[in-house]
Amino acid sequence: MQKVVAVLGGGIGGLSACHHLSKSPNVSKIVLLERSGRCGGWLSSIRRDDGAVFEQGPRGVRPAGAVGRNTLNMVSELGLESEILPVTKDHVASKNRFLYVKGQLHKMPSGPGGVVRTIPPFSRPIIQSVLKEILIRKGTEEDESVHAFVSRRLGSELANIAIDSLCRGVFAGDSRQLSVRSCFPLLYEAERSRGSIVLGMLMGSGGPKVVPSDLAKRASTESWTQWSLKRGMQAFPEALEDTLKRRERVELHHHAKVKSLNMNSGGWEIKLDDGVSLKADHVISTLPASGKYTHFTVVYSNGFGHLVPSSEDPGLLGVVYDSVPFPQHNRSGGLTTRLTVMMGGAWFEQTFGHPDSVTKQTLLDRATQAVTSHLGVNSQPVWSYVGLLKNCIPQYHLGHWKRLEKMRQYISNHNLPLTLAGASYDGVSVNDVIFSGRTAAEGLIGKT
Ligand SMILES: Cc1cc2nc3c(=O)[nH]c(=O)nc-3n(C[C@H](O)[C@H](O)[C@H](O)COP(=O)(O)OP(=O)(O)OC[C@H]3O[C@@H](n4cnc5c(N)ncnc54)[C@H](O)[C@@H]3O)c2cc1C
Ligand SMILES: C=Cc1c2[nH]c(c1C)Cc1[nH]c(c(CCC(=O)O)c1C)Cc1[nH]c(c(C)c1CCC(=O)O)Cc1[nH]c(c(C)c1C=C)C2
Repeated sequence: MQKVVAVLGGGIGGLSACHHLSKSPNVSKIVLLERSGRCGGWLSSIRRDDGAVFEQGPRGVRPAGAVGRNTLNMVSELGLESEILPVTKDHVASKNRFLYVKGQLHKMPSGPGGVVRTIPPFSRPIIQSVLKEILIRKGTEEDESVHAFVSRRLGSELANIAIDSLCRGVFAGDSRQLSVRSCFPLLYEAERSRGSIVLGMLMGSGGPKVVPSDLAKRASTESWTQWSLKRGMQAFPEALEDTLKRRERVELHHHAKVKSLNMNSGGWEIKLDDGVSLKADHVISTLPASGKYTHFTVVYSNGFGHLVPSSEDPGLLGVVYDSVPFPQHNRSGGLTTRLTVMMGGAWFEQTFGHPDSVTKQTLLDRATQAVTSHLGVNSQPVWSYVGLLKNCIPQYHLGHWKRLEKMRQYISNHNLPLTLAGASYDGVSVNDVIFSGRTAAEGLIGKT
């Protein structure tokens, strides 16, 4: 039987679900409901008249793994190949990542040489912790904080500096509260199945299979570490939206804020904020779920960037050197340095107070001060923009997996025609979210 499917939320997760649904003849109508005046959610790029592009959300996507290939396959389907800006393994942005510890920048160890020698800020070679890890007994907890897991298996120094910073650089979150099972499922599974992270990584894991497109094969042959698009990441949802608009069975609604969902004998009744109500046989929700999120501030003013462990400065997460991986996003003519200072995250309120009461000037001053003290840059920015991103990255705290299991069990026990997708559930990266949209669609229509 043909179905009417409503997709709630027009972020990259909702668009991905629509894209896959629109391939099936068994769906008679797809209705996308987006609260704001544009689709794309956090994929949002500021395009200035002088040609410069500044990302508000993600600035690069990783091509690796099944989910990375899946995204590149979609890029190909949308005809965006000529727009791709790849960054390869030998680029300085891939080789040079830094940690800011005790007032100094330290290059993160990389390659075999980087792990066998003692490289500050670490007090011993990383290989020592890695070799010992193989002998550490398996944990027995159903879940554990990322910090506790890494301290137990690799020692407290790697947990306090490297993993603390990594969690800030991916989740803007606190490794002492984030769940290892949900944030780093591969590490958790490696310990469970092989008894060791190192052995698990060496032996590899199953995971989903995705047949690579020519573009995904190119990414692998040319050893890309990340990619963006010439007109910024926002060009991706724009292309998806344009393609969907051309499909007869797809209806895209902007300024359509979903207020309530009710199930009755005729299916779902979806009420919007403006009083309009719609009917659907199935709902895929990619709306941000209620729960823990971080508030985040980005201030724009050789290498990828640097991260700051929470022990050094809790409210200052890191600085991205945007003009290094993507000089194509610089303004036309003249040299430019584009930087993004990332602040707040799980430490926002303790550092700046309530997000509604902090002034943009306070945030700009704090960011400028960090650029001066960390990088020795004394000149004032030519242009700056302060973005306060409220509730932007969902925080998968301890027990996240159990809450998810309960929700999905409830949906299944009550035969609710409802699927949950998007960043609130099974991974926050662009790749994970796109894959979750695909999985949600395929759960309804079968493999596409
Ligand atoms: C600053 C920042 C940097 C990031 N950097 C990276 C990176 O470098 N690499 C990477 O892979 N990932 C990165 N991410 C993560 C990634 O961008 C997001 O997790 C992903 O874009 C989330 O997509 P989504 O569709 O799940 O949610 P969203 O983008 O939040 O989309 C949800 C949509 O639902 C709409 N909506 C909300 N409520 C309603 C309602 N009631 N009715 C109708 N519509 C509603 C919203 O307007 C929004 O458009 C970053 C995120 C941020 C914030
Ligand atoms: C300082 C804060 C943040 C920076 N980027 C993000 C935050 C919160 C958001 C983000 N960055 C990455 C992802 C996930 C991508 C994925 O899993 O595919 C998200 C949601 C990528 C990333 N950024 C850093 C690392 C180590 C990763 C993991 C993947 C990879 O190795 O590329 C480090 C990093 N992030 C930021 C800086 C300044 C920095 C390090 C030098 C900014």
